[in-house]
Amino acid sequence: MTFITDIKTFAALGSGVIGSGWVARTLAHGLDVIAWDPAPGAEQALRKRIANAWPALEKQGLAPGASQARLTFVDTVETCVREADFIQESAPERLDLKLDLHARISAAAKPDAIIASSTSGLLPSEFYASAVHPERCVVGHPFNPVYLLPLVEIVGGKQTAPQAIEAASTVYTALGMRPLHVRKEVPGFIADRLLEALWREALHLVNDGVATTGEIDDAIRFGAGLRWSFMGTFLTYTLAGGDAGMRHFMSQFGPALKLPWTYLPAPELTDKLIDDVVEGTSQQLGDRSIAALERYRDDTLLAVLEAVTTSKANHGMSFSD
Ligand SMILES: NC(=O)C1=CN([C@@H]2O[C@H](COP(=O)(O)OP(=O)(O)OC[C@H]3O[C@@H](n4cnc5c(N)ncnc54)[C@H](O)[C@@H]3O)[C@@H](O)[C@H]2O)C=CC1
Ligand SMILES: C[N+](C)(C)CC(=O)CC(=O)[O-]
Repeated sequence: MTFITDIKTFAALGSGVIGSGWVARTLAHGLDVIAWDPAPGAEQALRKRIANAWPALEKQGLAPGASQARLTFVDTVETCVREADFIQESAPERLDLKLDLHARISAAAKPDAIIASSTSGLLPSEFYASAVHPERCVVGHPFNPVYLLPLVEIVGGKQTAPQAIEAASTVYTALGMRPLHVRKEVPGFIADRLLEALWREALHLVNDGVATTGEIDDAIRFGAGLRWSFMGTFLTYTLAGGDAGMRHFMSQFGPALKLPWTYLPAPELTDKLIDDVVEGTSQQLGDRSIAALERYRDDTLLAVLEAVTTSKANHGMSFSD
């Protein structure tokens, strides 16, 4: 089973926050882009958003031939997808709407064109239930702003072919993205489960009068947020365990999960879970020592701090703004 991976024409259905981000990214990569959105004034709003994103994309570097003039806005789903080599749906997050839309998209599209949905957490097996050739249908969940952030989660449904996951991954990589294959089809995938947990706690903190939204944002942006740009939670906590690494971290801070500090039920800290976490972080460490990883963390943190300070100054702000 083969799917189109050398794409020249990209179709974007839905041109709101996320759809326009896809259009900006793909235009900047020198593709022809066809867009459709049923809202009155959608074309004008889309072109305005692209123009606003363009300076950042120019700074990042445009592909040869990249031009905002290569965007065509059409007035039907069928015209949007018929000639497209890759199709990205970014319509409102409603199961019934996506179910109907994908029946139409897939009936009109080339049979070997990958169809992707930007959904943040709906299950592809459900909203591709009426699709023609469901083997080429995937989730490609991006992050806002789509034209700058590299992560895209790829999720298959029950009928998705493994070759379609590979093809989507090839295309997104060519578009400068960092695909992450979510191997189990679960609601919310990986990233939004993490983000939702944080978001839920943030809302509890506001609701309980513990902190203002600004204070909670400060708690992120002056702390963990800075290190999250280059190191995830597991390796960060490996370093928090000192030379003994993750096993010491788990024994020292594991019991706090039972207090509990948060409203989220914590998983049972079984020996297997601890072993899995220790094994996973050991693999992430690879041949590096704790000290070498600390040097990497410190150097990168300094570089991020310098970059953030410079960028804020360029926009008339001080670092603490
Ligand atoms: N906003 C975010 O931070 C993120 C959103 N997503 C996902 O992207 C998708 C789109 O979300 P947003 O762009 O935020 O929404 P949005 O509300 O900004 O844009 C949705 C667009 O879809 C259009 N639309 C309405 N009915 C439609 C239909 N039947 N077919 C096609 N388009 C239709 C609307 O006119 C609007 O322009 C959702 O599935 C959402 O879960 C994914 C990542 C991040
Ligand atoms: C709020 N959200 C669930 C739509 C967010 C995302 O899906 C990803 C993002 O950009 O944070």
